[in-house]
Amino acid sequence: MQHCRLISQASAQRRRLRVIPRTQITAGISMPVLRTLSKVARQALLSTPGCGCQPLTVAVRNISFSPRQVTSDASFHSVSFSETDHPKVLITGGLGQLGVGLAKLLRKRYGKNNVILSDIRKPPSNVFHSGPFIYSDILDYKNLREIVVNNRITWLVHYSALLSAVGEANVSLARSVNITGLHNILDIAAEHGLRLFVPSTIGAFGPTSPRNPTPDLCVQRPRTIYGVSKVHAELMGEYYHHRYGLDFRCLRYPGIISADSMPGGGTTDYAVQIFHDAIKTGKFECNLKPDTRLPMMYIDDCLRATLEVMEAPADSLSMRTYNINAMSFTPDELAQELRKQMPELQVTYDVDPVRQTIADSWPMNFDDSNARRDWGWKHDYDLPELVQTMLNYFGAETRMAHIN
Ligand SMILES: NC(=O)c1ccc[n+]([C@@H]2O[C@H](COP(=O)([O-])OP(=O)(O)OC[C@H]3O[C@@H](n4cnc5c(N)ncnc54)[C@H](O)[C@@H]3O)[C@@H](O)[C@H]2O)c1
Ligand SMILES: C[C@@H](O)[C@H](N)C(=O)O
Repeated sequence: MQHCRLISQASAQRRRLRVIPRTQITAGISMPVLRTLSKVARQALLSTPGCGCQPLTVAVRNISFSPRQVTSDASFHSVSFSETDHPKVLITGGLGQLGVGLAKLLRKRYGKNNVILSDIRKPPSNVFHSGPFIYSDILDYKNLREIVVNNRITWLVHYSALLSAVGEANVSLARSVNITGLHNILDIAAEHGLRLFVPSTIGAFGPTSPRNPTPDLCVQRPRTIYGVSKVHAELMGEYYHHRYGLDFRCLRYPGIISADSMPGGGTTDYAVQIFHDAIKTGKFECNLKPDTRLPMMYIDDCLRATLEVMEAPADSLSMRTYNINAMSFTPDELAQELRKQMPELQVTYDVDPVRQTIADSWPMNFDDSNARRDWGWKHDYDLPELVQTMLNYFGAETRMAHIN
């Protein structure tokens, strides 16, 4: 307990509050002036391809050079908020493993009504009653745009995706959600001057990438549709940043471990399932080999990293896509750590060839030194703290169930 308290005190100190930079302001500029700016911008862009110069890209993004070929007469009322205002956040795919936790964290910080969760699924009642929820299919571009406009959204966290194992089982749906959906998100974000967060993953690397450790910049030739779509997202986001000035921010998450939400069909899911099965039955059948090493992170670290990179001043970001890491372990090492508190735990192995092939192509250790240097990333949870925290959660849950 003392140890846990020290960790949370240290992390509280680390969570320095940062001032949210002002978004681009174009309100108040008349249409003729905007048109002239557009013309100048077009010429400048044509003569200097890839120029990410801010004043020009604001004009470009909001009128005729919009990525969706919006006509020059279209009038976008770009959202402006002062430094004392909070961002208005939309989270897509918010009912998965990560979205509800992120909404909780952001609502604590920016106010309940400033964070809207969205998904295509029906929310459980506790989620529905905990703050704004809205139906949003990221494949429906007009509906997305309506939500952004009507709610004066300023930040978009794009969580919708099909994960690695589910993606291999349904390639065409994964291609559509992960790639076509991303195109919609990028265009909406660019047109409305949003700050956009899109998570990438250790799965954006492949068998020809250096695996131990994997740096930010290296060969990326993933062999899953999930990985291919995430490399595409990284590159498209960075392209829109340089081309249109989109405030794109991206973290490559490791496998995320959470107690109160279930993973959505990935290769790292075993590291969550083991806790549920261990508590319920004292047994666990693992679908990866015992020595499969993968980077992992406790959900609180992942969500805090997301908040921190979203709040980081733009000039502290030397890149737009960062690896983040906390720990790396194998199923056998996780089982050994659990056995320190549950000596009776029995783990057997029934390897799933699809997941094993994916895991064997992914990083074993992640080099996140750039995130640590640029915006002060630091994880709180190593393997022992992770296991203790998960068991504490399930212990408390069981006690509550007995009381009720
Ligand atoms: N959980 C992890 O271990 C992990 C690791 C690395 C990266 N990520 C990334 O983080 C993001 C969130 O991950 P997660 O674990 O919460 O995913 P998840 O699979 O649990 O949830 C994804 C959500 O997307 C929704 N969705 C699917 N199609 C949609 C559509 N057409 N429109 C709107 N929503 C749709 C689903 O209903 C689901 O609720 C994903 O982009 C994922 O790639 C997650
Ligand atoms: C690693 C991550 O992207 C996800 N948990 C998966 O396994 O697919």
